[in-house]
Amino acid sequence: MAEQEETNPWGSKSWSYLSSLRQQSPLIQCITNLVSMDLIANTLLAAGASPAMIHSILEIPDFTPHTQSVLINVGTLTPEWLPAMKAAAGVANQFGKPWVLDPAAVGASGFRLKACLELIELKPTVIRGNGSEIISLSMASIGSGKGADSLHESSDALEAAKSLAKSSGAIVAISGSVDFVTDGQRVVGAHNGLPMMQKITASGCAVTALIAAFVAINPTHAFEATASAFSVFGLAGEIGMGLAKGPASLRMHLIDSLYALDQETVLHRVKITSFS
Ligand SMILES: Nc1ncnc2c1ncn2[C@@H]1O[C@H](COP(=O)(O)OP(=O)(O)OP(=O)(O)O)[C@@H](O)[C@H]1O
Ligand SMILES: Cc1ncsc1CCO
Ligand SMILES: [Mg+2]
Repeated sequence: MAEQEETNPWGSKSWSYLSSLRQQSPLIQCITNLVSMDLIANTLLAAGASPAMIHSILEIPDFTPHTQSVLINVGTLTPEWLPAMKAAAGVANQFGKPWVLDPAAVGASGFRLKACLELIELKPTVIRGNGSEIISLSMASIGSGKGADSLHESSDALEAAKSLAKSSGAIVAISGSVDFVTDGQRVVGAHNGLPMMQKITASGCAVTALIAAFVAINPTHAFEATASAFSVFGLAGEIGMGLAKGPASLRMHLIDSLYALDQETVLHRVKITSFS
């Protein structure tokens, strides 16, 4: 174990987050898009967390104070949902709970961009998007993506991510072939995962939910929690692909592999490196 910690400190860090998640089973409130609800709930359950898709503004004052973290994802945003998102972020702040923003398809419209910029004013702990989404947010401009899909490599968005992290105070995370995490100064890259994961709709939304769960375990170390969540999710995909025939069975085997991940596999196969 001591040797492992020396050779792969991120492996032991990631295992510590995952095993704590399984022991503590934090309650994660998810206000998310209509496409992602099932995959997010199942991903969180398989990882050991307790998801609740509670999004009515009428329920937030009673419910949000009892959660360990809040996920807000704007993938199918309408004007009716935005006040509930803002209210949940506000209650999370008031009660000292972390909250995580997924700016899904933020470049699709001015409405969505304005909503995300207003949400960022409410101080998310982490913002996770694909390359195009992080570029849109950082430049406050629309049109950089292709709906929910990215037109950019994650590395194309690295400078945008650093600048967004500095201006917002959030940890910024970019998914892609390498998943990057930055606080504006430090940058690490998580190398686990495989391209087929892009063919599972809402796999990005699911990794953001896992980030929310890992951040719930240690809100003061959101940078480490985010990088670990990326690698653990990617590793579950790699192992799942061993049994999968395509995107639909990968979705199933990824969830099964996340549920079954053991210490040795995490210690040996998590790959996170420093880029700063
Ligand atoms: N080329 C790649 N190689 C390895 N893993 C990848 C690759 N592209 C994406 N992934 C992984 O797939 C998952 C989803 O990332 P992606 O960038 O597709 O998110 P997204 O566009 O927000 O997805 P969605 O909108 O469908 O939720 C992440 O876990 C990411 O690490
Ligand atoms: C396909 C799609 N459209 C809006 S949200 C979403 C799920 C992935 O973000
Ligand atoms: Mg995608």
